[in-house]
Amino acid sequence: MTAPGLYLDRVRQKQPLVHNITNYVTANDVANLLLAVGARPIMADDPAEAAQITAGCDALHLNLGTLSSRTVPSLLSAGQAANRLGHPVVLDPVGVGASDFRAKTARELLKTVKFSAVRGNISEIRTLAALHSAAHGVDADPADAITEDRMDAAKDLIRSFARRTGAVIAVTGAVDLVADGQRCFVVRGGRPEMGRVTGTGCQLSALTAAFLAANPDEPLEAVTAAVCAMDLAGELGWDRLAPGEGNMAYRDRIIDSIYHMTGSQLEKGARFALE
Ligand SMILES: Nc1ncnc2c1ncn2[C@@H]1O[C@H](COP(=O)(O)OP(=O)(O)O)[C@@H](O)[C@H]1O
Ligand SMILES: Cc1ncsc1CCOP(=O)(O)O
Ligand SMILES: [Mg+2]
Repeated sequence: MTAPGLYLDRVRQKQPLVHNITNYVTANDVANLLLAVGARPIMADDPAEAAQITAGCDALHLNLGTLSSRTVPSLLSAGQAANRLGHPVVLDPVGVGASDFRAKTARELLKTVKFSAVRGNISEIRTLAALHSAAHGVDADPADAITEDRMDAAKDLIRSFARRTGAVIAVTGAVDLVADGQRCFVVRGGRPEMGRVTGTGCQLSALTAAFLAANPDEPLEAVTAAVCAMDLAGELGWDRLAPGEGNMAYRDRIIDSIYHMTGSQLEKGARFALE
């Protein structure tokens, strides 16, 4: 990748409209993060309108965070409509290992919708790739963590999952891996404290959809640039916290850091390598 800043600048120029079928925990933060990057959010999850809403948008983010039987038809119809129109579609398989319902829905989505990218933590991606994970909630299980000695195995896993699905796969955590079937970017950045703010993963998935809409010809680079931007926002936001502030102020500082981030700042602050 030559210039992650350029991918951010293109988001600001295009101002993509991103349709989110997402969870009620973090929906407002996802909307504000999209506004911060210069994109435009819309949340709409009723089966009566999901496909039509998507048709008027530039990208679609499907998030399983508070999955309900009512919205499964919406996920499917919006995903298929976006495919017909050639819009990028991002899957965030929140807590996919926590219930059979989530796992079954995620598998049905992967079978019937062509995703441009799948973004999740390592436990979620392991579950989707049909490996074992002990995670029962929405956060990664520490036992799944990608340590240096497990890096090669993790890269092989996501590359083969990428080949199988045709999607760019982004696994985030202390180290982030972003791969298509051949290449894998390793992104080092962010802050461990980002795990204490609910919604940083959901925000990154929506940001990924915006970056893909603005950079349709280079999906691997677009997703990597989105990951770099979120990581850098986590670092800048942390530096901007005042003494005594906690995770809610940190949430706001992360979103504000995206709001103020320039292409050249991302260019300087992004830490990624093709490994
Ligand atoms: N231990 C960590 N160190 C640095 N950055 C982290 C850490 N954990 C998460 N992040 C960052 O937080 C953001 C959300 O990722 P993650 O916590 O993996 O998603 P999720 O909330 O879906 O589990 C990403 O930008 C990721 O790189
Ligand atoms: C806590 C919680 N429960 C269902 S969705 C959700 C938010 C998950 O957000 P993220 O994966 O971005 O931390
Ligand atoms: Mg998540």
